[in-house]
Amino acid sequence: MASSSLPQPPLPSSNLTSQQSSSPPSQLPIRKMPGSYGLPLVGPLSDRLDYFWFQGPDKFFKSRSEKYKSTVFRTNIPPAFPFLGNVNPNIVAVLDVKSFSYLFDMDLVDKRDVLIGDFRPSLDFYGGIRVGVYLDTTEPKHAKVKSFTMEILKRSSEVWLRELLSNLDNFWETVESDIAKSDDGSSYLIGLQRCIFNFLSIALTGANPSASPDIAENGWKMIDKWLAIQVIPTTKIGILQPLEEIFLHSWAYPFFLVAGDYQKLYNFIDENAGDVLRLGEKEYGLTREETVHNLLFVLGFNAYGGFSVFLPSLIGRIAGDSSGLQERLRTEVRKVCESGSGLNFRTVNEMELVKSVVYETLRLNPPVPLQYARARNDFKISSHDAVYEVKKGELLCGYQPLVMRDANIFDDPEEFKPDRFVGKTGSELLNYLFWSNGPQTGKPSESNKQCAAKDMVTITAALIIANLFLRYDQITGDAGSIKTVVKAK
Ligand code: HEM
Repeated sequence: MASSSLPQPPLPSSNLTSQQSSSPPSQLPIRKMPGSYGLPLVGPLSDRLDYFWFQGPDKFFKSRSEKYKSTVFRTNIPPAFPFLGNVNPNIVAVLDVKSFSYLFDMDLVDKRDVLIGDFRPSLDFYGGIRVGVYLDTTEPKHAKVKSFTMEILKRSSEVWLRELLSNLDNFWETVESDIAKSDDGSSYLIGLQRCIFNFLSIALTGANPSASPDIAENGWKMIDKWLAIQVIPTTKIGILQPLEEIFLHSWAYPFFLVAGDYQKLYNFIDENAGDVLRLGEKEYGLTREETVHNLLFVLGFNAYGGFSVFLPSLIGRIAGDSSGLQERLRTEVRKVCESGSGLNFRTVNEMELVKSVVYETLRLNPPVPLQYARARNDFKISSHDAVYEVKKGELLCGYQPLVMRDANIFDDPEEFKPDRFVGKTGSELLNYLFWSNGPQTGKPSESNKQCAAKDMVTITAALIIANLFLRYDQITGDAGSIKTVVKAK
């Protein structure tokens, strides 16, 4: 079994050194790092076309890894030439669990401005402020913003549950009424985004969208546009090549296209998030502007963006299953809720299978597929079978969808195994579940860059599944639509 020969679990970054993260590099052969950046301009352009057009991200990384017989190698990643000439596309790809975990070692790597690679959208998108996610742990403001965010999450837990469940009620009612009207079922993505936006806005910031008819109706759309305009140069859309290459991946889109919407969102938070704003200013020493822009980033990019990608894959995985998983989930959920006090954080935590399904979905569909970090100094990085030298300033890039299919760690890595994370052996595998930019057993803190909501995200997803099986006996559908629902008898 793969997990019997696991390397030592990577520890949360502050405790981790490259030597501790795995077997000592000295036991492994030192290899010259394979790969190349190619000729100037031509190399980055050809890699860009492979990444977005001829191969797509999965094949891009997989084919190079096979060619170089290594999970660590040098290559380019878009955006690049011609109009993004100020962006350096050179990266060191890290594609196995062991080399990827160096991204969490804050002694070795710097996370300044590398959220989506060497390309950082204009600061105009955030009111001219480098918000927390772009700050390295050596920058004092990172600690302030991170602890402010974790405090909001802690304070919100009661509201979180109430708002989640009431917004889910609205969501499922809309799905049911769509199904009643159309034989094609319900295309639920818009309803889901509305639900996520409403719930997160109240839970994280205290600002209730119903205070502003425009935000209640269009807030989620405004955030979609703000997000899309920022990340277009790095995102494969897969609609129509070569038009996508020419018009979407060749230059950065300017902020003014969404400036009006961003101002409306800013005003909405500024006018309606009083308690949370006071907390940021009084307890964490942030200015009001910094507090609002950081809140908007956490709400819009981290939370709304993350859940908008993750939840359709979770709902689709369950709705599309015909292996009997729904019946097993339903039995577990109802057994726990009937013997406990209904659905809440404590009871959902007892649902082993539900939680394992959440983890397994995050393993196979990590919502944030790419993670970056820059070498603070020269150091040696280990894969499972060799050691390579990384130079100061090089940008490491981990592609999670391949890393989370590392056959040295996960048995039958391509297969969706609902019970993978159940029991003692299963829970040990949480050491290697990295969707949150750290192990699932790690602890987000001021001194690392792990997702502040690592636990809240998984527990929220588990609550959504549990709520579904209290409401329905069965559902059918996929990641974009629900075809049928059978109400609980
Ligand atoms: C499914 C939902 C989510 C996913 C997939 C997700 C994923 C991530 C990832 C991968 C990172 C690390 C980015 C990097 O530096 O490379 C991150 C950071 C972060 N996330 Fe999440 N996240 C989610 C939800 C949330 C929520 C609900 C919050 C609300 C508080 C949140 C707050 C943050 C913050 C503040 C950071 C920056 C941490 C730091 O600067 O140290 N995330 N998230």
